Amino acid sequence: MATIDKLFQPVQEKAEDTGSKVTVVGVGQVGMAAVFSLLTQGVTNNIALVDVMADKLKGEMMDLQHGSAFMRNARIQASTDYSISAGSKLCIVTAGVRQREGESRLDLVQRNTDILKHIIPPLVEYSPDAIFIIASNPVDILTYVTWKISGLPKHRVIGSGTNLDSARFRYLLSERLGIAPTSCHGYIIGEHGDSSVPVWSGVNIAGVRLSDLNPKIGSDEDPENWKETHAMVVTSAYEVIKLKGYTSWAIGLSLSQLARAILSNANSVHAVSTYLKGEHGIEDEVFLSLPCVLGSAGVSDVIRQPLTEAETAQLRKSAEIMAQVQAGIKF
Ligand SMILES: NC(=O)C1=CN([C@@H]2O[C@H](COP(=O)(O)OP(=O)(O)OC[C@H]3O[C@@H](n4cnc5c(N)ncnc54)[C@H](O)[C@@H]3O)[C@@H](O)[C@H]2O)C=CC1
Ligand SMILES: CC(=O)C(=O)O
Repeated sequence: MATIDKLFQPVQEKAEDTGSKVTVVGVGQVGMAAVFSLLTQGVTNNIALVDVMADKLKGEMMDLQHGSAFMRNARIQASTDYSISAGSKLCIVTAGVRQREGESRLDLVQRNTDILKHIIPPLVEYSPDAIFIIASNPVDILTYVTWKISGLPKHRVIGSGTNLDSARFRYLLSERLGIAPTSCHGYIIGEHGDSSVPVWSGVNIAGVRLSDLNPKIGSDEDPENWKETHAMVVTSAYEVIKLKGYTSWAIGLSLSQLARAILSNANSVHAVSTYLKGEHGIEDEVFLSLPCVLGSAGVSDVIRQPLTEAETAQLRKSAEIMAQVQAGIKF
């Protein structure tokens, strides 16, 4: 009798489903930072990785598996074949080209659309009930592209959007105010990128709105030049890319936070890219970020955030830019 047969008295087959399987497509800098956050923060212990680079994929899988004794019984699988993703609750797409120095996110649109055409259909085939989070850039447009290609209901297709920009904003506010980022409350909405909109009218510390203390805050007439804080949010990705070649840790943590909200049915509020036609007077079918309630069904609600006229105008401008770019995409 083999050792294994001496050790075990079989009772029944083991269950495969952990209830929280997450597939991450793209094992580059963003994908692996997300996976590391998901596993080490205990958001899931069941990860499937997919990429076209078979050796890199296997290497990343093995490296993570060797760390599984330090994690919570992690199950890590990887394959270039999408069948590995079957039964996922959540699919996170980070595959695609990234900006080189001097390129904007929008410069990537057709190249990454062409990549998504190969990724989204098999993901939907193997996990028809999953929620999709898109991180590949330009994220708002590619979330729209995913919605179109997938045929999924709009509440199940989410872009990582300005959750990251909002985190950068809160960090920069915290540096200027000398308090923790978690105590600085404020949202960046609209495009993840150059036309993002800071909602200065809502920025508050313990409910004290900075716009009540400085009515010109964030405007060109603001004597304290808080506008610079938002400008730094916009330029910060370019700066990190110039310094280290890519951004990874903050987007990885952002994706992990969004995954936790969905997998734990948290109903927590995050600025993510969602279908915006009809909101704030937007007439085009575009995906842009607004604060949304996230749970196991995906986006359940968009928060009706009061915006100033200037903020609404900026958001509509973002929507126009998205619609123009979308009109040029070859599906
Ligand atoms: N939404 C956000 O806030 C952020 C988005 N990004 C975007 O994320 C994307 C990925 O960035 P990085 O990870 O730095 O790039 P990377 O070059 O390190 O990794 C991209 C990965 O995608 C894989 N890939 C390419 N085509 C594929 C296909 N057809 N199927 C499966 N996998 C495929 C590549 O083999 C590679 O492993 C870029 O578009 C980047 O701009 C980056 C940072 C933040
Ligand atoms: C690259 C990118 O989109 C970011 O770090 O914001």
